[in-house]
Amino acid sequence: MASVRLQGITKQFDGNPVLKGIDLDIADGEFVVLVGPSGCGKSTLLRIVAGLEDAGQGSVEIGGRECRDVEPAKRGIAMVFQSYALYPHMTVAENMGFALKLAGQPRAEVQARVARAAAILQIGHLLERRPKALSGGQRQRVAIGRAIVRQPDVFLFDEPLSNLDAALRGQTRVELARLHRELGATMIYVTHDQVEAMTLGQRIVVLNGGRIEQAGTPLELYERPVNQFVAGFLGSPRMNFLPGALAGEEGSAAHVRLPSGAVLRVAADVTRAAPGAPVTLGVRPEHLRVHDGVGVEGGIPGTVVLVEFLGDATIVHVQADDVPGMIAVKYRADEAAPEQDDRVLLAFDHAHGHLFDADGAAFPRAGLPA
Ligand SMILES: Nc1ncnc2c1ncn2[C@@H]1O[C@H](COP(=O)(O)OP(=O)(O)OP(=O)(O)O)[C@@H](O)[C@H]1O
Repeated sequence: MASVRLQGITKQFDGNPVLKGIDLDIADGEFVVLVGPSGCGKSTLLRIVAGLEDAGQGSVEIGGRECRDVEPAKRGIAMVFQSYALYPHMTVAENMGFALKLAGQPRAEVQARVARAAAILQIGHLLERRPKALSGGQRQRVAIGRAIVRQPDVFLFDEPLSNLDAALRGQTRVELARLHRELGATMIYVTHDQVEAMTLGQRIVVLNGGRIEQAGTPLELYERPVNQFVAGFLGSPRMNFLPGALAGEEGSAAHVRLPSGAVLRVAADVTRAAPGAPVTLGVRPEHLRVHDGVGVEGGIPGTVVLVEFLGDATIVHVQADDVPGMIAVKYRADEAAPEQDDRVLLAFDHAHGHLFDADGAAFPRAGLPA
């Protein structure tokens, strides 16, 4: 197994910068997920680690060894792609053992490793089938098995589950987490699915426009996003953002005035900002609740325009007075939710509010351990 160290990685395609200086240390045995919007450079970064793409500048170290001049096959990595890329004329066993056979491994060793990987992935009964006789999920397991038999130091996954339906994606996600525990291997996993990122990653790296916005545990990113981009990227429905202005401080809480005139308390340290500075208030849908008594100061007044019942949760969409866009409020299925056309006043515990400056940088959240 091996650590991976990326330093100052840049990449341009046809003069367009795609990666703008990536520094990232991945520990031996760590499961790191790279997430970000389409086109932010996730796959390019993974392909640079694999050696399938040259970095413009910077260095890639795998297991302490600089890999710039090391060809992909000698880097100790195995990559699993979104398209399974199985050989159609070979059986499952032949597909899984092919790389070992090419490398001149003895037949018995190849068979033993294929059998072991098939047992881990529970595909032992499929070994003699050809890919066309397999379901999408089974093909993806064969592709993962092909990586396992090579006993790489580092596994690289490029959106491996995106061709599977929702149920199978959930199941395969659980299997991947188990696989990581069993093999203890270093894994780097690219996805744009935030549920995969939150559930699989020991650490999540959020990329945007070729830069790292933030890297941290799922909880750190969720509770302490460093900026508005990360805050809005993780969470479903996403965090609500409301424009406002600083209207003073009281102890460890900031006061924010909304366009409606309401003044809300948020646990944030705003000592670096000037009074009256424009800010954006962020509150997650699960932290908002409706309070009775329209007209009460300190709430967000609005009207319910849509109620979505999702089975395990209910999402209430509120048009806030004087605020463009809709505010989402998330209720558990066993809670009573307001109904369409209700006039409501939304409130939240001030400890759950986030505050961002005009550039989108988060103010430190007061009351949370540093
Ligand atoms: N071989 C190439 N030639 C030219 N441009 C490329 C090449 N590969 C990638 N790009 C461009 O680089 C940018 C980053 O691509 P990349 O595939 O790394 O993004 P991504 O974050 O993985 O996106 P997605 O989630 O859509 O797969 C995109 O604008 C893409 O069009």
